[in-house]
Amino acid sequence: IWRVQILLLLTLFLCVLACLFGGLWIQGFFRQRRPGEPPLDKGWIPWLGHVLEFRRDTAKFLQRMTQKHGDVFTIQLGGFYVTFLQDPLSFGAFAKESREKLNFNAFSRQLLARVFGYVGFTTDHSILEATSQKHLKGHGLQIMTESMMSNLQNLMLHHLGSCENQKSWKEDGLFNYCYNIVFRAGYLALYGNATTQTEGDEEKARINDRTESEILFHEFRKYDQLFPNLAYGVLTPKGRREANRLTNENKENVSGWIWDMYHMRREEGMKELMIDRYMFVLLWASQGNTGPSSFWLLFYLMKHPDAMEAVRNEVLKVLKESGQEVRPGGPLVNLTHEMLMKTPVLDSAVEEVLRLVAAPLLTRSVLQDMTLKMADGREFLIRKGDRMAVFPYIAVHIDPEIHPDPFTFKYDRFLTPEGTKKTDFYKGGKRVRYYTMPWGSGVSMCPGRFFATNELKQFVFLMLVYFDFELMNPDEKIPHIDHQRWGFGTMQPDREVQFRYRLRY
Ligand code: HEM
Repeated sequence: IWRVQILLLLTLFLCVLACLFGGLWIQGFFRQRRPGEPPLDKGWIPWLGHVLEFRRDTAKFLQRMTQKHGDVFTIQLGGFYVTFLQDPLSFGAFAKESREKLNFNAFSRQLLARVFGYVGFTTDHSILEATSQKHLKGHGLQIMTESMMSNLQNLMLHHLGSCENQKSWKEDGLFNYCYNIVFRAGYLALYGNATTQTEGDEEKARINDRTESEILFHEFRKYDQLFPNLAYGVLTPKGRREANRLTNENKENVSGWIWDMYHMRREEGMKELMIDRYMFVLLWASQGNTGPSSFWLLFYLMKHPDAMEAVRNEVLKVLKESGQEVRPGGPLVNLTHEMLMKTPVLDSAVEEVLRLVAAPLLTRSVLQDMTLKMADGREFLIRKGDRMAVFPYIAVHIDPEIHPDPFTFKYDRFLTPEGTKKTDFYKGGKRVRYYTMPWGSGVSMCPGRFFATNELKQFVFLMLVYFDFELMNPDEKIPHIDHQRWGFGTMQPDREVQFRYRLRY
């Protein structure tokens, strides 16, 4: 009998060993670099690989890896093997590769399911593309921009001329102020205003918009602060409950962009709860970056009086040319879509700010074994099942060869001597086509980029025209970037900056 027992135990032991071995095999534990593949760095923790260091400070970690391995390398990150491409001259190979090989949807579906609990249709991305084409470009963009302006006016100028105003200085945190205004105006422009039942109700509706958007902003910020942890799947259960509660908020009176996306899903039979979750995805994608960007824009302008002066002069010139004038008791001035096309200096300042603070991590799933062809002729084999990623912030945004003195804000960096948009940037004597990538690139390139740029410009315009504003401490140091957020778009500062503002009229 004991022989049978030993045999059984041995069989059991072998089975456990086989399962363990199989499991480790599947997780890529025994993976070795094959000839023709990029350098492989698995890190010393099984399965997790380098994920902890990567999460702690993505930029610093990738800089270290680039120094160690060169501009292409594969690292293990939380069960995935990710090949990073850090040569900007070869970015075309990433951005333009076919969807059959490098696929964004597969990656984004996984992310949306984990972070937002959203499980969508396979047609989701084509719906997004079609709707964005219609509403975030051309005539649709014009309508959205007009709506943004009237919402900004409601939020920023409702005290104008009232005795409440008294033109006294108000002190606030600059980050909070900018994020609050731009978030709320953007939200109202996309998700619609309160309805007016009868004539004369307009003022009530405007008050309603102000109050409700304020509540939403505070709820949104709770989620926003949770986000980096959500994306990497390490959120506490309490945090997840809170996030779910917020994604279930109901919205009414939506804009064309949101309306179409909502109704197409309804027509396809998607459950209401799931649509609500998608509506929250769109809220996050559309409002999570523009507010923080507006903070940096205003902050850098305040720190660089020459830039502020140049932008102010341009704004006043455009205003004058449009035949508008700011005067006490006069009609509100408006920065129309047409006027927005005539501001190369402000455009350059916006691009420069995004170069400094937008740091997305662009990721694709590798659906087929493929060869990565570099600009200098090198070739690398990439395995099916892996991921590929590009982190343009260190590869281009702060490369001193492409952008000399990269940590200094130069408002005219993207201007030619003739005052038009500059697009010529070089590395090693070769022209760099992807000289900044705040909006990502290729299939997943931000569909809201034109609207976002308009929002930023409109906000700065109203600040310059209607307000005096200054930093409480003129020697204020530039805040550090909050390292937790690398990879998600616009970075947030690690601390608040105090400023004061007052209405001029
Ligand atoms: C300064 C502001 C903004 C920045 C820096 C920004 C940046 C980005 C980036 C880098 C991506 C691509 C992510 C990737 O490839 O994985 C993205 C995607 C996206 N953005 Fe923006 N964005 C901004 C504002 C907006 C606005 C205002 C909207 C909508 C009106 C918007 C809607 C979206 C959507 C829907 C996606 C997902 C695209 C897809 O799945 O293909 N964004 N954004």
